[in-house]
Amino acid sequence: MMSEIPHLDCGQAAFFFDFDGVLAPIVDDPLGVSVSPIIRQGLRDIHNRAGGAVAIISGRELAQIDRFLAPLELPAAGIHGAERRRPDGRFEHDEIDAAILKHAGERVMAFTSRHEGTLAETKNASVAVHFRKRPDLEAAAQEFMRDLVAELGHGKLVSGKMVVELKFSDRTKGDAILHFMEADPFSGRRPVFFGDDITDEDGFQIVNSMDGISVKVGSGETRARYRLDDTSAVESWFTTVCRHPRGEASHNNLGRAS
Ligand SMILES: O=P(O)(O)OC[C@H]1O[C@H](O[C@H]2O[C@H](CO)[C@@H](O)[C@H](O)[C@H]2O)[C@H](O)[C@@H](O)[C@@H]1O
Repeated sequence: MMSEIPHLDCGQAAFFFDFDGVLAPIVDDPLGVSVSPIIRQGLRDIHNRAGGAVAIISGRELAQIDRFLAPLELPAAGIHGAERRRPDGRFEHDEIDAAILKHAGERVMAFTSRHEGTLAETKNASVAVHFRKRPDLEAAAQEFMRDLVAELGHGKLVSGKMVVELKFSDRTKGDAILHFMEADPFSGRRPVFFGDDITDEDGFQIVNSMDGISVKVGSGETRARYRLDDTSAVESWFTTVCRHPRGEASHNNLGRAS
C-alpha cells in the first residue's frame, strides 16, 4: 500500500540523510562512490530552505563524507554517531582505546589478506570486513568477527550491506539524530530521516517516536513509515521538495512503507 506523505514544510522540518544507498548509489568499491550534481544541489537548496537544519548520519568517517560532498560541509555524524560535527562547526568524538583499535585493525587486515576479494576498512572507532566481491565468504567473515569480539572482550558487531563491522562506541544513528535534535537549528522541528540499511533502523525508531517522517530507501523489512525505491527516487524527491516556492512540498513521491 503506497500513499503520499503529508504536507512537508521545509521551514518546520529537520532533515537527516544516510549517505551510502541514499545520497550515493551502492558500488563495489567503498571509495568509488559518487554523488550526483542533482543531489549536491538538492542538499544545498534544502539546507537554505530548512534554515541549516540538515545533517548527514553515516557509518563512514566524517573525513570521507566531506571528501565525497566537497565543497559542502554539513553538520554530520560519522561512524554511526561516534564522531560528530555540530551545526556550529565544532568537532567531537567518543574516546576509543587506541591499542584495541590498532589490534583490531591488524586482525581484520590479516583476515582480508588471507581471503582474496574481501576488504578491510579501519575507521577511528570501528573496523570492518567487506565481502561484496566475495559473498561466498560472508559466513567466514561473520565468524571471524564474532571470534574477534570474544578475543577482545570489547565492542559490538553490526551488519550492513555486504559488510560486518565491529564498533567500539555504543552510539547508534538514533543517538546521533537525537543529539542534533537537541540543538539549534534542529530543535523544535519535525525530523525527517532517509536511510537504507540495518543500522538506519535505530534512526527510524527515534524519528517515529518524535512523530517524524522515516523513509526507507530500497526493499526489505523496516520500521520506516515511508519508502522510496532507490537513489534515483531520492534524486526526484530532492527536485520536488526543493523547487517549491516558499520551500514547501505539498505533494511528493514518497510512498508508505507498508
Ligand atoms: O551509513 P552509510 O552512510 O550508509 O554507510 C554505510 C557503509 O557504507 C560503505 O559501505 C557500503 O557502501 C559501499 C559503497 O557503495 C559498498 O561497496 C559496501 O558494500 C557497503 O557496505 C562504507 O564503506 C562503510 O564504512 C559504511 O559503514
